[in-house]
Amino acid sequence: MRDTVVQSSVPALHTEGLRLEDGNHCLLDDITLRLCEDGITVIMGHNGAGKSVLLRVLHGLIPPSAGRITWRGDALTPEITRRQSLVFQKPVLLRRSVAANIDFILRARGLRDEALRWDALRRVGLLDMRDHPARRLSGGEQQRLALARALVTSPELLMLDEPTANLDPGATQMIERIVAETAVQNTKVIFVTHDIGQARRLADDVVFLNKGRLAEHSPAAAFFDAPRSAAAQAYLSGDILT
Ligand SMILES: Nc1ncnc2c1ncn2[C@@H]1O[C@H](COP(=O)(O)OP(=O)(O)OP(=O)(O)O)[C@@H](O)[C@H]1O
Repeated sequence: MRDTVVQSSVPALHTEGLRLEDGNHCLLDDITLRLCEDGITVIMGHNGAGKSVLLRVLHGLIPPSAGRITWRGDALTPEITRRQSLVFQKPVLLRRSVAANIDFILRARGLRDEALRWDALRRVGLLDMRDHPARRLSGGEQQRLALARALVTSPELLMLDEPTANLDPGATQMIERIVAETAVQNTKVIFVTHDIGQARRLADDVVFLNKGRLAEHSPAAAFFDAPRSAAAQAYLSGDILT
């Protein structure tokens, strides 16, 4: 756990007053975050708190109604988001082979190094399945392929939305190991999870959302030992929020 993760004066990802409205409904309200360059930021919060929509906004998939996002000091652009990856909870794979799913993203990024493709598949244990139709893989295998596809371009920022929600302990452990390795190789990681044990294993810092608002952002040890917000206290003790 790095002490600088929350206080860093030069945030890699900076959001200011981020707001997202859908009709009369406010999905994100005044989210101001400073995430440092290093480590794994875990986002937690009750169902419907806005974790997934926040990732989509951070990746430029949904334009915010108000507020600003900067990455390494620059306002978010398609050029910047191309250097970032988002892994969804339910992987969206092409109706092609495992290898072709990786090739597609390599071509889209103008990368022609064949070795990258095999390295990525080897890393997630899918090299032997390279010719299998991607959509016939099991849920866990599909998630590992989605992770390989996200990693093959060496993103500056990797965001994962509950990537192990439906996986068995072995597959979960593999994904946690790869994510932890990735975070020490110059990739900032933002990881959404409901699994408190997993958050304890992975997090350097924790962002806790409550009803679309930032309830707290704390170093992981402080968050798990003594959460400051009533919402996080209730969440960690398994209470239902009303
Ligand atoms: N594309 C969208 N357009 C409009 N509203 C949306 C959209 N996606 C999600 N929402 C709404 O935004 C709110 C937050 O949803 P979100 O999926 O971000 O929650 P979450 O914190 O990820 O929850 P969970 O833990 O259940 O996955 C919900 O009320 C949801 O219905």
